[in-house]
Amino acid sequence: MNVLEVTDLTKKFGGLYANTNINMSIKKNSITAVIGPNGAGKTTFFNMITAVYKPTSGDILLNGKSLVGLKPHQVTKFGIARTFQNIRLFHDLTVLDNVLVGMHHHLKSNWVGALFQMPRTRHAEDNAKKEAYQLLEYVGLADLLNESAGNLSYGAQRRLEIARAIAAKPKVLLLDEPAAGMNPKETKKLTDLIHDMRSKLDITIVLIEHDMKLVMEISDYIYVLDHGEEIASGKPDDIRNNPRVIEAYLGKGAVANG
Ligand SMILES: Nc1ncnc2c1ncn2[C@@H]1O[C@H](COP(=O)(O)OP(=O)(O)OP(=O)(O)O)[C@@H](O)[C@H]1O
Repeated sequence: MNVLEVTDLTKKFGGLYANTNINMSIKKNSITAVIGPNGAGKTTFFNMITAVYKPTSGDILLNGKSLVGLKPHQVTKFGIARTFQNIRLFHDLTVLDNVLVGMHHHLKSNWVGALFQMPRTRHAEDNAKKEAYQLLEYVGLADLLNESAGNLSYGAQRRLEIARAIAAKPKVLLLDEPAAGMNPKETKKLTDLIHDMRSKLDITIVLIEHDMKLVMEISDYIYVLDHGEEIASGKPDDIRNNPRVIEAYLGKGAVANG
């Protein structure tokens, strides 16, 4: 079953086609990579899925329902969460509070309750804190819950972004360059976490990534973009040996020259 279906998705910025007629069918519970050289249109693609940009044309279906025309917070409510290429955390807030921010979509308290510290509100808050703590344990950051997010190492900040994203209980998680800036040990931990989220949390994962070792190791399926167009798609072994993909990454002549 396809959880996410993208048909003829196009985004034009003035005269530039950042995405041209992109088609993707993403299976439930799969790990899919979207790769391509710099400027290929990968982040634009994520920005359309999450309603940061409105598509020029085409459709995006989550479990059969169109997301086009929704606001970003509505897309989150529908079940899509993401992390960003440039980490976006509240640096002055604690690690725990950063996760609580990610939970606000499904917290039941209201402002009247919060103002008068009503028991039901307090109860909801206590539960949220418990859940946030469990999520931090899950990503390996429970020891740092009271630390300011800005003081964390790069790898830990990326894991905190993931914890915040999964706090929204998404069906689909979009990871934009999750391994960027990580050392090999951190990348290994990330690989394990991605596998675990798919199996234990029943999440479908789509990632943009430049680390080809990680992409080839982790992906069930790969889509390759170049200059806004989809130039190939397939399983890792098909993509690894695809002449068009090699050419897009290494330039013309790379295939002929070996
Ligand atoms: N808001 C915008 N306005 C105008 N052009 C844009 C905008 N966002 C992206 N672009 C252009 O669209 C093209 C695709 O950019 P995009 O950021 O999607 O590529 P990318 O594959 O994510 O690149 P990278 O791997 O470097 O992050 C680029 O030519 C970029 O300059």
